[in-house]
Amino acid sequence: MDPKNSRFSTQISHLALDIGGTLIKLVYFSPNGDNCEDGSIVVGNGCSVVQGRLCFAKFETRKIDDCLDFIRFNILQHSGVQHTNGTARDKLSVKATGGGAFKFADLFKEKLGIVFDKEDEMHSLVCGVNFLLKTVPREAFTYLDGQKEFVQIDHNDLYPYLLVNIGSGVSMIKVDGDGKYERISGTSLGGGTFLGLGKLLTKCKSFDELLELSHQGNNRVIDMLVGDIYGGTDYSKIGLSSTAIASSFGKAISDGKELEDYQPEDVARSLLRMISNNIGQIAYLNALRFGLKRIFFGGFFIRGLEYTMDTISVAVHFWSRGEAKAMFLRHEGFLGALGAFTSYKDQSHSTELKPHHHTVERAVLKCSDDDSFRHIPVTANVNDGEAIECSINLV
Ligand SMILES: Nc1ncnc2c1ncn2[C@@H]1O[C@H](COP(=O)(O)OP(=O)(O)OP(=O)(O)O)[C@@H](O)[C@H]1O
Ligand SMILES: CC(C)(CO)[C@@H](O)C(=O)NCCC(=O)O
Repeated sequence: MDPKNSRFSTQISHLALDIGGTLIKLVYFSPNGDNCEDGSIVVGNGCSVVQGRLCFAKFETRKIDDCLDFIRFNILQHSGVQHTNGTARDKLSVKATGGGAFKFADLFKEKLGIVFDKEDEMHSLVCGVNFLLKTVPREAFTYLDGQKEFVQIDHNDLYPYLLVNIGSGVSMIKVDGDGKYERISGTSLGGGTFLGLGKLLTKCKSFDELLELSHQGNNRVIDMLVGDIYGGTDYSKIGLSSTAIASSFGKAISDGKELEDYQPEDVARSLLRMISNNIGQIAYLNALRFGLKRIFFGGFFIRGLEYTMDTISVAVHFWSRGEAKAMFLRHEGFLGALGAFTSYKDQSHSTELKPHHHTVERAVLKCSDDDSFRHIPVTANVNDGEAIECSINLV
């Protein structure tokens, strides 16, 4: 790719951002190196095809300066659109979504000379999921009883479905087609609640630490089970086994213990279970409202964690009596950013995303290994999404 290509000096069409309440997600296109056989640029009919891959990175929103540095050093400089003093010559436009596209617009303009071309958050989420389901094989999977099973997506029988995006808060969107959707519900008890309460209750400093703790915990220490109330037996008449949770954190009522008397790992486990269970149940109720059988769960709260996925799946399975299916997505946390990225294709004189090489995928860490990203002065958390091989049409 010619870095001095004028398109790239007015629009960074290979970068999209989703700036949420907790995390900033970046999707960017990294062209294959010139020395790479399949990294060639094909020019014909006034259209050049650049092969490469979509890469993913995330930053905590509270550490937005790291994100600005990453874009400055790894994306703007790489694209040849930046002065050495760190500011851009021309006004650069970048697709951005999420609340931060509004909140931080002035900051990006001032620090990087980037102007946000804003995309609606719900619209971006839906575009992102539809893109993944239609173009990336082995994207969606079910998780039940410790078994992960990839779901074959029938393009002619994809809609309607329920999208449950678990970010800081939770949005539930009924999707009826490309660009046809309605946000039918939501709950403020989401990933932010898990992390916020978790920090207060366990003194954990980070999400990863809280997850790690929860691995080692036992929720039965704090949760009040049906068996605790029923003297060890099931309440089979209404379908509740003795091990079902009757009341999350309910044992704390009568244990006579202070917070310090509980193991933080047990608290973390109960919290994770409570939030996941509740979201699974609300999702099911909304699916029931509209007769939806398929529920896709996204958002960074899930993080591919088995316990979370299992809890959500069991909740959906239990309440729907096996009628509805919970499904998860490999690029769960990047739905909005991907949707914003694909929206470049709606414009003339911009890019069209043409996925190819569907079966070839590399770990995103690879992105920092190749020639184009040899000098990465700022570390991003790039290990959460797998890169997607694709080509971009520059029309
Ligand atoms: N490394 C991490 N740091 C902080 N939170 C994380 C991390 N990894 C996963 N999470 C979880 O993911 C949630 C954020 O998910 P996501 O990025 O999808 O939402 P968001 O866009 O920030 O929020 P919203 O859409 O509500 O504005 C956090 O609240 C937390 O529960
Ligand atoms: C406010 C948003 C959409 C921001 O991403 C999200 O955090 C959310 O859906 N919160 C839940 C709000 C509610 O429906 O109660």
